[in-house]
Amino acid sequence: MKYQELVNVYEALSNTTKRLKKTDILANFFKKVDDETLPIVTLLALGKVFPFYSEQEMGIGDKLVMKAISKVIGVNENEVENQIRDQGDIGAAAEKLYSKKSQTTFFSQPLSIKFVFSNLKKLATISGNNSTNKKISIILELLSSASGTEAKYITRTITEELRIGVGEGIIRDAISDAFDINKSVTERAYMLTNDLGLVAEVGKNQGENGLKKLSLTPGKPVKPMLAQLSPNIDESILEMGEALCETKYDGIRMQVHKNGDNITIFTRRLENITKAIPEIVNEIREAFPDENYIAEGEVIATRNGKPLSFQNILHRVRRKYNIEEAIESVPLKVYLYDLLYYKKPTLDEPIKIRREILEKIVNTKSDNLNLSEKAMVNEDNLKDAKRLFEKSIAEGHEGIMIKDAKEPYIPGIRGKKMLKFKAEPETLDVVVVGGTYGIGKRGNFIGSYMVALRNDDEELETVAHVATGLTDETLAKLTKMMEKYKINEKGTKIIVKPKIILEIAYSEIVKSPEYDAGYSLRFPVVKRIRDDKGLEDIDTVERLKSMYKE
Ligand SMILES: Nc1ncnc2c1ncn2[C@@H]1O[C@H](COP(=O)(O)OP(=O)(O)OP(=O)(O)O)[C@@H](O)[C@H]1O
Repeated sequence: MKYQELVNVYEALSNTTKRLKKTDILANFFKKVDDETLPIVTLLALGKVFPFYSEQEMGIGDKLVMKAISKVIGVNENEVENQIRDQGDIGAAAEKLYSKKSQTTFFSQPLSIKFVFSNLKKLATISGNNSTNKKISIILELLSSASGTEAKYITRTITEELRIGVGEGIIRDAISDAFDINKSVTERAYMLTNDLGLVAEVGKNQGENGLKKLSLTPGKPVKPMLAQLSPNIDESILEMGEALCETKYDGIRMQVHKNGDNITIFTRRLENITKAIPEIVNEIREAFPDENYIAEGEVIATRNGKPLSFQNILHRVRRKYNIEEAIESVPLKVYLYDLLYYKKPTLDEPIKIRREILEKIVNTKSDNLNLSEKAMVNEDNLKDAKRLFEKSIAEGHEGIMIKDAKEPYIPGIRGKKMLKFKAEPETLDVVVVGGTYGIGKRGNFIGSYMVALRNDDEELETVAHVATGLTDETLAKLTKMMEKYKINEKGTKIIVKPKIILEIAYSEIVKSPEYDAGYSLRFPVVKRIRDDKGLEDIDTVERLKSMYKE
Protein backbone atom coordinates (compact mmCIF):
# COMPACT_ATOMS: atom_id res chain seq x y z
CA MET A 1 0.00 0.00 0.00
CA LYS A 2 1.29 3.45 -0.89
CA TYR A 3 2.52 5.74 1.88
CA GLN A 4 0.57 8.52 0.17
CA GLU A 5 -2.68 6.76 1.20
CA LEU A 6 -1.66 6.94 4.85
CA VAL A 7 -0.65 10.55 4.33
CA ASN A 8 -4.13 11.33 2.97
CA VAL A 9 -5.53 9.84 6.18
CA TYR A 10 -3.14 11.96 8.27
CA GLU A 11 -4.34 15.06 6.43
CA ALA A 12 -8.00 14.19 6.97
CA LEU A 13 -7.31 13.54 10.65
CA SER A 14 -5.58 16.85 11.15
CA ASN A 15 -8.47 18.67 9.48
CA THR A 16 -10.89 17.77 12.24
CA THR A 17 -10.78 18.14 16.00
CA LYS A 18 -13.77 15.85 16.61
CA ARG A 19 -12.96 12.54 18.19
CA LEU A 20 -15.82 10.69 16.48
CA LYS A 21 -14.84 11.96 13.07
CA LYS A 22 -11.24 10.94 13.63
CA THR A 23 -12.36 7.49 14.76
CA ASP A 24 -14.48 7.16 11.64
CA ILE A 25 -11.65 8.15 9.29
CA LEU A 26 -9.33 5.62 10.88
CA ALA A 27 -11.93 2.83 10.98
CA ASN A 28 -12.56 3.20 7.25
CA PHE A 29 -8.84 3.11 6.61
CA PHE A 30 -8.23 0.04 8.80
CA LYS A 31 -10.91 -1.83 6.83
CA LYS A 32 -9.00 -1.24 3.61
CA VAL A 33 -5.49 -2.08 4.82
CA ASP A 34 -4.02 -5.53 4.10
CA ASP A 35 -3.16 -7.91 6.94
CA GLU A 36 0.54 -7.30 6.87
CA THR A 37 0.24 -3.50 6.88
CA LEU A 38 -2.49 -3.31 9.54
CA PRO A 39 -0.23 -3.66 12.63
CA ILE A 40 2.17 -1.15 11.08
CA VAL A 41 -0.45 1.55 10.58
CA THR A 42 -1.76 1.24 14.14
CA LEU A 43 1.70 2.34 15.24
CA LEU A 44 2.26 4.94 12.53
CA ALA A 45 -1.13 6.54 13.24
CA LEU A 46 0.22 7.23 16.73
CA GLY A 47 3.39 8.64 15.22
CA LYS A 48 5.28 5.65 16.59
CA VAL A 49 7.61 3.11 15.13
CA PHE A 50 8.08 1.01 18.24
CA PRO A 51 5.47 -0.04 20.78
CA PHE A 52 5.38 1.90 24.05
CA TYR A 53 7.12 -0.75 26.07
CA SER A 54 10.00 -1.20 23.64
CA GLU A 55 13.48 -0.16 24.74
CA GLN A 56 14.05 1.19 21.23
CA GLU A 57 13.46 4.84 20.58
CA MET A 58 13.88 7.04 17.55
CA GLY A 59 16.33 9.44 19.21
CA ILE A 60 16.92 11.59 16.11
CA GLY A 61 17.44 15.30 16.78
CA ASP A 62 15.76 18.07 14.77
CA LYS A 63 19.20 19.23 13.56
CA LEU A 64 19.84 16.03 11.64
CA VAL A 65 16.45 16.19 9.94
CA MET A 66 17.01 19.85 9.08
CA LYS A 67 20.29 18.93 7.47
CA ALA A 68 18.62 16.22 5.39
CA ILE A 69 15.87 18.60 4.27
CA SER A 70 18.41 21.20 3.24
CA LYS A 71 20.30 18.64 1.13
CA VAL A 72 17.20 17.30 -0.59
CA ILE A 73 15.82 20.72 -1.42
CA GLY A 74 19.19 22.30 -2.12
CA VAL A 75 18.86 25.25 0.24
CA ASN A 76 21.07 26.15 3.17
CA GLU A 77 20.20 25.11 6.73
CA ASN A 78 19.43 28.69 7.75
CA GLU A 79 16.58 28.77 5.29
CA VAL A 80 15.18 25.54 6.74
CA GLU A 81 15.46 27.03 10.21
CA ASN A 82 13.66 30.21 9.11
CA GLN A 83 10.86 28.16 7.58
CA ILE A 84 10.48 26.17 10.79
CA ARG A 85 10.14 29.42 12.71
CA ASP A 86 7.54 30.72 10.23
CA GLN A 87 5.53 27.52 9.91
CA GLY A 88 5.73 26.45 13.54
CA ASP A 89 7.10 22.95 13.00
CA ILE A 90 9.54 20.92 10.98
CA GLY A 91 6.88 19.03 8.99
CA ALA A 92 5.04 22.11 7.76
CA ALA A 93 8.39 23.71 6.95
CA ALA A 94 9.42 20.69 4.88
CA GLU A 95 6.12 20.78 2.96
CA LYS A 96 6.51 24.48 2.22
CA LEU A 97 10.08 24.06 1.03
CA TYR A 98 9.09 21.13 -1.21
CA SER A 99 6.49 23.32 -2.88
CA LYS A 100 9.27 25.67 -3.91
CA LYS A 101 11.48 22.88 -5.15
CA SER A 102 12.00 23.21 -8.89
CA GLN A 103 13.30 19.74 -9.61
CA THR A 104 10.61 17.09 -9.11
CA THR A 105 11.27 13.41 -8.67
CA PHE A 106 9.14 12.00 -11.46
CA PHE A 107 11.21 8.92 -11.93
CA SER A 108 11.37 7.71 -8.38
CA GLN A 109 9.28 4.82 -7.14
CA PRO A 110 6.30 5.85 -5.01
CA LEU A 111 6.96 5.18 -1.33
CA SER A 112 5.13 2.25 0.24
CA ILE A 113 4.05 2.15 3.88
CA LYS A 114 6.20 -0.92 4.48
CA PHE A 115 9.27 0.70 2.96
CA VAL A 116 8.89 3.88 5.03
CA PHE A 117 8.29 1.87 8.19
CA SER A 118 11.27 -0.42 7.75
CA ASN A 119 13.55 2.53 7.01
CA LEU A 120 12.32 4.39 10.08
CA LYS A 121 13.04 1.31 12.14
CA LYS A 122 16.50 1.02 10.64
CA LEU A 123 17.15 4.67 11.52
CA ALA A 124 16.61 4.02 15.20
CA THR A 125 18.89 1.03 15.37
CA ILE A 126 21.99 2.52 13.77
CA SER A 127 24.82 3.18 16.19
CA GLY A 128 28.59 3.25 16.33
CA ASN A 129 31.06 4.46 13.73
CA ASN A 130 29.85 6.89 11.15
CA SER A 131 26.30 6.54 12.42
CA THR A 132 25.37 10.18 11.76
CA ASN A 133 26.20 9.84 8.08
CA LYS A 134 24.37 6.54 7.82
CA LYS A 135 21.30 8.10 9.44
CA ILE A 136 21.40 11.08 7.10
CA SER A 137 21.59 8.80 4.09
CA ILE A 138 18.50 6.84 5.19
CA ILE A 139 16.55 10.05 5.76
CA LEU A 140 17.74 11.31 2.38
CA GLU A 141 16.61 8.13 0.67
CA LEU A 142 13.13 8.59 2.13
CA LEU A 143 12.90 12.32 1.51
CA SER A 144 14.21 12.25 -2.03
CA SER A 145 11.37 9.97 -3.14
CA ALA A 146 8.74 11.85 -1.13
CA SER A 147 6.10 14.35 -2.17
CA GLY A 148 5.70 17.52 -0.10
CA THR A 149 2.96 16.08 2.09
CA GLU A 150 4.82 12.80 2.48
CA ALA A 151 7.91 14.74 3.57
CA LYS A 152 5.77 16.60 6.11
CA TYR A 153 4.76 13.38 7.85
CA ILE A 154 8.05 11.53 7.45
CA THR A 155 9.91 14.36 9.18
CA ARG A 156 7.26 14.61 11.87
CA THR A 157 7.44 10.87 12.53
CA ILE A 158 11.22 11.01 12.77
CA THR A 159 11.08 13.89 15.24
CA GLU A 160 8.23 12.14 17.11
CA GLU A 161 5.76 14.98 16.72
CA LEU A 162 2.96 13.87 14.41
CA ARG A 163 0.41 16.54 15.46
CA ILE A 164 -2.75 14.86 14.21
CA GLY A 165 -4.41 14.58 17.61
CA VAL A 166 -4.72 10.81 17.71
CA GLY A 167 -4.08 8.84 20.88
CA GLU A 168 -4.40 5.20 21.82
CA GLY A 169 -8.09 5.62 22.71
CA ILE A 170 -9.06 6.70 19.19
CA ILE A 171 -7.10 3.85 17.59
CA ARG A 172 -8.79 1.35 19.91
CA ASP A 173 -12.23 2.70 19.06
CA ALA A 174 -11.39 2.67 15.34
CA ILE A 175 -10.41 -1.01 15.57
CA SER A 176 -13.75 -1.71 17.30
CA ASP A 177 -15.71 0.14 14.61
CA ALA A 178 -13.76 -1.28 11.68
CA PHE A 179 -14.24 -4.91 12.69
CA ASP A 180 -17.53 -4.59 14.54
CA ILE A 181 -16.24 -5.44 18.01
CA ASN A 182 -17.60 -4.33 21.35
CA LYS A 183 -15.44 -1.43 22.63
CA SER A 184 -14.95 -2.96 26.06
CA VAL A 185 -13.54 -6.15 24.48
CA THR A 186 -11.01 -4.19 22.41
CA GLU A 187 -10.10 -2.08 25.41
CA ARG A 188 -9.43 -5.03 27.67
CA ALA A 189 -7.45 -6.88 24.99
CA TYR A 190 -5.29 -3.79 24.61
CA MET A 191 -4.81 -3.20 28.32
CA LEU A 192 -3.66 -6.80 28.70
CA THR A 193 -1.33 -6.98 25.72
CA ASN A 194 -0.28 -3.37 25.14
CA ASP A 195 -0.04 -4.26 21.50
CA LEU A 196 -2.41 -2.34 19.20
CA GLY A 197 -1.06 -4.17 16.15
CA LEU A 198 -1.89 -7.53 17.66
CA VAL A 199 -5.33 -6.34 18.78
CA ALA A 200 -6.10 -5.04 15.27
CA GLU A 201 -4.90 -8.23 13.62
CA VAL A 202 -6.78 -10.59 15.95
CA GLY A 203 -9.86 -8.34 15.84
CA LYS A 204 -9.88 -8.41 12.05
CA ASN A 205 -9.26 -12.14 11.59
CA GLN A 206 -10.79 -13.73 14.69
CA GLY A 207 -13.32 -11.15 15.87
CA GLU A 208 -14.53 -10.68 19.41
CA ASN A 209 -13.94 -14.30 20.43
CA GLY A 210 -10.33 -14.16 19.37
CA LEU A 211 -9.78 -10.95 21.32
CA LYS A 212 -11.39 -12.42 24.43
CA LYS A 213 -8.81 -15.18 24.37
CA LEU A 214 -5.88 -12.76 24.48
CA SER A 215 -4.37 -12.64 27.93
CA LEU A 216 -1.26 -11.76 29.84
CA THR A 217 2.14 -12.99 28.80
CA PRO A 218 4.97 -12.73 31.31
CA GLY A 219 7.61 -10.52 29.69
CA LYS A 220 5.07 -8.20 28.06
CA PRO A 221 3.97 -5.32 30.31
CA VAL A 222 0.36 -4.72 31.27
CA LYS A 223 -1.26 -1.29 31.69
CA PRO A 224 -1.49 -0.70 35.45
CA MET A 225 -4.73 -0.46 37.39
CA LEU A 226 -5.07 3.11 38.70
CA ALA A 227 -6.69 4.61 41.77
CA GLN A 228 -9.31 7.26 42.39
CA LEU A 229 -9.34 9.54 45.43
CA SER A 230 -11.18 8.42 48.52
CA PRO A 231 -13.14 11.28 50.06
CA ASN A 232 -13.14 9.61 53.47
CA ILE A 233 -11.58 6.37 54.73
CA ASP A 234 -14.56 5.01 56.67
CA GLU A 235 -17.08 5.87 54.00
CA SER A 236 -15.03 4.10 51.32
CA ILE A 237 -14.58 0.96 53.39
CA LEU A 238 -18.27 0.80 54.30
CA GLU A 239 -19.19 1.10 50.66
CA MET A 240 -16.87 -1.77 49.74
CA GLY A 241 -17.93 -3.99 52.64
CA GLU A 242 -14.45 -5.39 53.10
CA ALA A 243 -11.28 -3.56 52.14
CA LEU A 244 -7.64 -4.42 51.91
CA CYS A 245 -5.93 -1.26 53.19
CA GLU A 246 -2.24 -0.84 52.53
CA THR A 247 0.44 1.78 53.05
CA LYS A 248 0.79 4.01 49.98
CA TYR A 249 4.50 4.25 49.29
CA ASP A 250 5.70 7.26 47.32
CA GLY A 251 8.07 5.63 44.92
CA ILE A 252 8.12 4.17 41.45
CA ARG A 253 5.57 1.58 40.49
CA MET A 254 7.26 -1.55 39.34
CA GLN A 255 5.90 -4.47 37.33
CA VAL A 256 8.11 -7.54 37.62
CA HIS A 257 7.88 -10.21 34.94
CA LYS A 258 9.55 -13.58 35.05
CA ASN A 259 9.47 -15.68 31.92
CA GLY A 260 11.73 -18.72 31.96
CA ASP A 261 15.03 -17.48 33.33
CA ASN A 262 14.42 -13.88 32.38
CA ILE A 263 13.33 -11.28 34.89
CA THR A 264 12.22 -7.95 33.42
CA ILE A 265 11.11 -4.89 35.39
CA PHE A 266 8.90 -2.16 33.93
CA THR A 267 7.72 1.19 35.30
CA ARG A 268 4.12 2.39 35.14
CA ARG A 269 4.89 3.90 31.74
CA LEU A 270 6.16 0.47 30.74
CA GLU A 271 9.78 1.58 30.55
CA ASN A 272 12.16 -1.29 30.98
CA ILE A 273 14.41 -0.48 33.98
CA THR A 274 15.82 -3.98 34.57
CA LYS A 275 19.44 -3.04 33.87
CA ALA A 276 19.45 -0.12 36.31
CA ILE A 277 18.48 -2.19 39.35
CA PRO A 278 20.38 -5.48 39.28
CA GLU A 279 20.27 -5.83 43.07
CA ILE A 280 16.46 -5.83 43.00
CA VAL A 281 16.43 -8.41 40.22
CA ASN A 282 18.57 -10.64 42.45
CA GLU A 283 16.40 -10.08 45.52
CA ILE A 284 13.33 -10.98 43.51
CA ARG A 285 14.88 -14.07 42.01
CA GLU A 286 15.72 -15.25 45.53
CA ALA A 287 12.34 -14.42 47.03
CA PHE A 288 10.02 -16.04 44.45
CA PRO A 289 9.71 -19.68 43.44
CA ASP A 290 11.20 -20.56 40.06
CA GLU A 291 7.93 -20.18 38.13
CA ASN A 292 6.62 -17.68 35.60
CA TYR A 293 4.93 -14.70 37.25
CA ILE A 294 3.96 -11.03 37.05
CA ALA A 295 3.97 -9.10 40.32
CA GLU A 296 3.58 -5.44 41.16
CA GLY A 297 5.13 -3.33 43.85
CA GLU A 298 6.60 0.03 44.71
CA VAL A 299 10.30 0.66 44.79
CA ILE A 300 11.46 3.36 47.16
CA ALA A 301 14.87 4.71 48.14
CA THR A 302 15.84 5.11 51.75
CA ARG A 303 18.62 6.75 53.73
CA ASN A 304 18.97 6.04 57.43
CA GLY A 305 15.67 4.23 57.32
CA LYS A 306 13.71 7.25 55.99
CA PRO A 307 12.21 7.36 52.48
CA LEU A 308 14.10 9.63 50.08
CA SER A 309 12.45 11.99 47.61
CA PHE A 310 10.77 10.71 44.49
CA GLN A 311 13.31 12.46 42.21
CA ASN A 312 16.09 10.51 43.93
CA ILE A 313 14.48 7.19 43.09
CA LEU A 314 13.70 8.21 39.55
CA HIS A 315 17.32 9.13 39.01
CA ARG A 316 18.39 5.84 40.42
CA VAL A 317 16.11 3.60 38.34
CA ARG A 318 16.95 5.44 35.12
CA ARG A 319 20.66 5.27 35.63
CA LYS A 320 22.69 3.81 32.77
CA TYR A 321 26.26 4.11 34.12
CA ASN A 322 28.06 3.64 37.44
CA ILE A 323 25.29 1.44 38.68
CA GLU A 324 27.46 -0.30 41.27
CA GLU A 325 28.21 3.05 42.89
CA ALA A 326 24.53 3.99 42.91
CA ILE A 327 23.59 0.73 44.59
CA GLU A 328 25.73 1.88 47.53
CA SER A 329 24.68 5.52 47.62
CA VAL A 330 20.95 5.14 46.97
CA PRO A 331 19.81 1.84 48.48
CA LEU A 332 16.41 0.66 47.31
CA LYS A 333 13.60 -1.16 49.04
CA VAL A 334 10.70 -2.95 47.38
CA TYR A 335 7.17 -3.36 48.71
CA LEU A 336 5.15 -5.88 46.72
CA TYR A 337 1.38 -5.55 46.58
CA ASP A 338 -0.13 -7.47 43.68
CA LEU A 339 0.17 -10.64 41.65
CA LEU A 340 -1.26 -10.77 38.13
CA TYR A 341 0.19 -14.06 37.00
CA TYR A 342 1.54 -17.09 38.77
CA LYS A 343 1.90 -20.16 36.56
CA LYS A 344 -1.30 -18.82 34.92
CA PRO A 345 -3.18 -15.50 34.90
CA THR A 346 -4.39 -14.60 38.39
CA LEU A 347 -5.67 -11.10 37.65
CA ASP A 348 -9.31 -12.17 37.65
CA GLU A 349 -9.06 -13.41 41.25
CA PRO A 350 -10.20 -10.98 43.97
CA ILE A 351 -7.35 -8.87 45.40
CA LYS A 352 -7.83 -10.65 48.73
CA ILE A 353 -6.93 -13.97 47.08
CA ARG A 354 -4.13 -12.48 44.98
CA ARG A 355 -2.61 -11.09 48.16
CA GLU A 356 -2.93 -14.46 49.89
CA ILE A 357 -1.09 -16.20 47.06
CA LEU A 358 1.60 -13.50 47.16
CA GLU A 359 2.04 -14.02 50.90
CA LYS A 360 2.27 -17.76 50.43
CA ILE A 361 4.84 -17.79 47.66
CA VAL A 362 7.14 -14.89 48.50
CA ASN A 363 9.92 -15.33 50.98
CA THR A 364 10.28 -11.89 52.59
CA LYS A 365 13.27 -12.61 54.77
CA SER A 366 15.43 -9.94 53.12
CA ASP A 367 15.33 -6.45 54.61
CA ASN A 368 15.02 -4.92 51.17
CA LEU A 369 12.03 -6.85 49.94
CA ASN A 370 8.73 -6.89 51.76
CA LEU A 371 5.04 -7.07 51.12
CA SER A 372 3.20 -3.78 51.64
CA GLU A 373 2.00 -3.18 55.18
CA LYS A 374 -1.70 -4.09 55.29
CA ALA A 375 -4.90 -4.23 57.31
CA MET A 376 -8.06 -6.13 56.33
CA VAL A 377 -10.88 -3.83 57.40
CA ASN A 378 -14.68 -4.00 57.52
CA GLU A 379 -17.34 -2.18 59.54
CA ASP A 380 -16.22 -3.91 62.75
CA ASN A 381 -12.63 -2.69 62.80
CA LEU A 382 -12.64 0.66 60.97
CA LYS A 383 -10.12 1.93 63.52
CA ASP A 384 -7.46 -0.33 62.02
CA ALA A 385 -7.56 1.63 58.76
CA LYS A 386 -7.09 4.93 60.59
CA ARG A 387 -4.26 3.41 62.60
CA LEU A 388 -2.56 2.20 59.41
CA PHE A 389 -2.94 5.66 57.90
CA GLU A 390 -1.34 7.35 60.92
CA LYS A 391 1.48 4.84 61.05
CA SER A 392 2.14 5.24 57.31
CA ILE A 393 2.35 9.02 57.61
CA ALA A 394 4.55 8.82 60.71
CA GLU A 395 6.98 6.63 58.77
CA GLY A 396 7.18 9.22 55.99
CA HIS A 397 4.87 7.54 53.45
CA GLU A 398 2.08 9.19 51.48
CA GLY A 399 -1.08 7.71 52.93
CA ILE A 400 -3.03 4.52 52.35
CA MET A 401 -4.60 2.60 49.50
CA ILE A 402 -8.10 1.21 50.04
CA LYS A 403 -8.79 -1.78 47.79
CA ASP A 404 -12.14 -3.51 47.42
CA ALA A 405 -11.31 -7.02 48.69
CA LYS A 406 -13.57 -8.84 46.22
CA GLU A 407 -12.41 -7.13 43.05
CA PRO A 408 -10.20 -8.37 40.19
CA TYR A 409 -7.32 -6.44 38.69
CA ILE A 410 -8.64 -4.14 35.98
CA PRO A 411 -5.73 -3.06 33.78
CA GLY A 412 -5.45 0.54 32.67
CA ILE A 413 -8.60 1.80 34.38
CA ARG A 414 -8.90 4.48 37.07
CA GLY A 415 -11.95 3.06 38.81
CA LYS A 416 -13.64 2.96 42.19
CA LYS A 417 -12.31 -0.46 43.18
CA MET A 418 -8.97 0.90 44.27
CA LEU A 419 -8.84 4.19 46.14
CA LYS A 420 -6.11 6.33 47.66
CA PHE A 421 -6.26 8.52 50.72
CA LYS A 422 -3.36 10.91 51.15
CA ALA A 423 -2.33 13.31 53.90
CA GLU A 424 -1.71 16.09 51.42
CA PRO A 425 -4.38 17.62 49.19
CA GLU A 426 -4.80 16.18 45.69
CA THR A 427 -2.57 17.51 42.95
CA LEU A 428 -3.00 17.65 39.15
CA ASP A 429 -0.63 16.32 36.53
CA VAL A 430 -0.40 18.80 33.66
CA VAL A 431 1.74 19.27 30.58
CA VAL A 432 3.77 22.39 29.82
CA VAL A 433 2.88 23.96 26.45
CA GLY A 434 4.66 27.28 26.75
CA GLY A 435 6.47 29.72 28.98
CA THR A 436 7.78 33.22 29.54
CA TYR A 437 11.35 34.26 30.30
CA GLY A 438 11.84 36.19 33.52
CA ILE A 439 13.16 39.74 33.78
CA GLY A 440 16.35 41.20 35.24
CA LYS A 441 18.43 38.64 37.08
CA ARG A 442 16.13 35.86 35.95
CA GLY A 443 16.19 36.89 32.28
CA ASN A 444 17.95 33.67 31.30
CA PHE A 445 15.35 31.49 32.93
CA ILE A 446 11.79 30.68 31.98
CA GLY A 447 10.01 31.77 35.13
CA SER A 448 6.37 31.18 34.22
CA TYR A 449 4.93 28.03 32.64
CA MET A 450 1.70 27.74 30.69
CA VAL A 451 0.21 24.33 31.46
CA ALA A 452 -2.59 22.28 29.92
CA LEU A 453 -4.86 19.27 30.47
CA ARG A 454 -6.26 16.73 27.98
CA ASN A 455 -9.85 16.83 26.72
CA ASP A 456 -12.05 14.01 25.41
CA ASP A 457 -10.88 14.61 21.86
CA GLU A 458 -7.33 14.05 23.06
CA GLU A 459 -6.47 17.72 22.51
CA LEU A 460 -4.77 19.98 25.01
CA GLU A 461 -6.60 22.81 26.77
CA THR A 462 -4.66 25.41 28.73
CA VAL A 463 -5.59 25.72 32.39
CA ALA A 464 -3.07 27.93 34.23
CA HIS A 465 0.24 29.72 34.39
CA VAL A 466 2.44 28.46 37.14
CA ALA A 467 5.43 30.37 38.42
CA THR A 468 5.99 29.30 42.00
CA GLY A 469 7.44 26.29 43.76
CA LEU A 470 10.59 26.22 41.67
CA THR A 471 14.08 26.15 43.15
CA ASP A 472 16.90 27.73 41.11
CA GLU A 473 18.08 24.24 40.26
CA THR A 474 14.66 23.15 38.94
CA LEU A 475 14.28 26.43 37.06
CA ALA A 476 17.57 25.81 35.30
CA LYS A 477 16.63 22.21 34.52
CA LEU A 478 13.19 23.17 33.22
CA THR A 479 14.55 26.05 31.11
CA LYS A 480 17.00 23.65 29.48
CA MET A 481 14.21 21.17 28.76
CA MET A 482 12.00 23.95 27.33
CA GLU A 483 14.76 25.04 24.99
CA LYS A 484 15.17 21.48 23.80
CA TYR A 485 11.45 21.19 23.00
CA LYS A 486 11.04 24.70 21.60
CA ILE A 487 8.67 25.04 18.64
CA ASN A 488 8.52 28.81 18.45
CA GLU A 489 9.72 31.91 20.25
CA LYS A 490 8.45 35.51 20.16
CA GLY A 491 9.93 38.14 22.47
CA THR A 492 10.03 36.62 25.92
CA LYS A 493 7.42 33.97 25.08
CA ILE A 494 8.19 30.44 24.03
CA ILE A 495 5.96 27.63 22.75
CA VAL A 496 7.13 24.05 23.33
CA LYS A 497 6.23 20.51 22.34
CA PRO A 498 4.03 18.95 25.03
CA LYS A 499 6.69 16.80 26.65
CA ILE A 500 7.24 18.08 30.19
CA ILE A 501 4.80 16.84 32.82
CA LEU A 502 4.46 18.78 36.09
CA GLU A 503 2.58 17.88 39.23
CA ILE A 504 0.78 20.99 40.47
CA ALA A 505 -0.70 21.78 43.87
CA TYR A 506 -3.26 24.60 44.15
CA SER A 507 -5.65 26.13 46.64
CA GLU A 508 -8.86 26.03 44.61
CA ILE A 509 -10.38 25.36 41.18
CA VAL A 510 -12.13 28.45 39.79
CA LYS A 511 -14.11 29.24 36.63
CA SER A 512 -12.05 31.26 34.17
CA PRO A 513 -12.76 32.28 30.57
CA GLU A 514 -9.08 33.13 30.19
CA TYR A 515 -8.06 29.51 29.64
CA ASP A 516 -9.23 26.93 27.08
CA ALA A 517 -10.46 24.62 29.83
CA GLY A 518 -12.92 27.28 31.07
CA TYR A 519 -11.49 26.77 34.56
CA SER A 520 -8.27 27.62 36.26
CA LEU A 521 -6.27 26.98 39.43
CA ARG A 522 -5.77 29.50 42.22
CA PHE A 523 -2.24 29.75 43.62
CA PRO A 524 -0.76 26.95 41.53
CA VAL A 525 2.58 25.64 42.81
CA VAL A 526 4.91 23.17 41.08
CA LYS A 527 5.37 20.15 43.34
CA ARG A 528 7.72 18.24 41.05
CA ILE A 529 8.60 17.30 37.50
CA ARG A 530 6.93 13.94 36.74
CA ASP A 531 9.52 12.33 34.52
CA ASP A 532 7.79 9.02 35.18
CA LYS A 533 4.62 10.11 33.39
CA GLY A 534 3.82 10.75 29.74
CA LEU A 535 1.24 12.81 27.89
CA GLU A 536 -1.24 9.93 28.12
CA ASP A 537 -1.03 10.06 31.93
CA ILE A 538 -1.90 13.72 32.50
CA ASP A 539 -5.20 14.72 34.06
CA THR A 540 -8.24 15.51 31.97
CA VAL A 541 -10.48 18.56 31.72
CA GLU A 542 -13.34 16.23 32.63
CA ARG A 543 -11.64 15.31 35.91
CA LEU A 544 -11.01 18.99 36.66
CA LYS A 545 -14.70 19.74 36.09
CA SER A 546 -15.82 16.91 38.34
CA MET A 547 -13.39 18.05 41.04
CA TYR A 548 -14.80 21.58 40.71
CA LYS A 549 -18.32 20.26 41.26
CA GLU A 550 -17.23 18.29 44.31
N1 LIG B 1 0.25 -0.42 48.41
C1 LIG B 1 0.06 0.10 47.21
N2 LIG B 1 -0.86 -0.43 46.36
C2 LIG B 1 -1.07 0.11 45.14
N3 LIG B 1 -0.42 1.20 44.68
C3 LIG B 1 0.50 1.78 45.47
C4 LIG B 1 0.77 1.27 46.76
N4 LIG B 1 1.73 2.04 47.31
C5 LIG B 1 2.02 2.99 46.43
N5 LIG B 1 1.30 2.86 45.30
C6 LIG B 1 1.37 3.78 44.15
O1 LIG B 1 0.19 4.55 44.11
C7 LIG B 1 -0.25 4.68 42.77
C8 LIG B 1 -1.75 4.71 42.73
O2 LIG B 1 -2.17 5.99 42.69
P1 LIG B 1 -2.61 6.56 41.30
O3 LIG B 1 -3.31 5.55 40.53
O4 LIG B 1 -3.32 7.80 41.54
O5 LIG B 1 -1.24 6.81 40.56
P2 LIG B 1 -0.59 8.21 40.33
O6 LIG B 1 -1.35 8.93 39.29
O7 LIG B 1 0.86 8.02 40.16
O8 LIG B 1 -0.91 8.91 41.67
P3 LIG B 1 0.01 9.55 42.62
O9 LIG B 1 0.45 10.77 41.89
O10 LIG B 1 -0.94 9.79 43.73
O11 LIG B 1 1.08 8.56 42.93
C9 LIG B 1 0.25 3.45 42.07
O12 LIG B 1 0.50 3.71 40.72
C10 LIG B 1 1.49 3.08 42.82
O13 LIG B 1 2.62 3.63 42.18
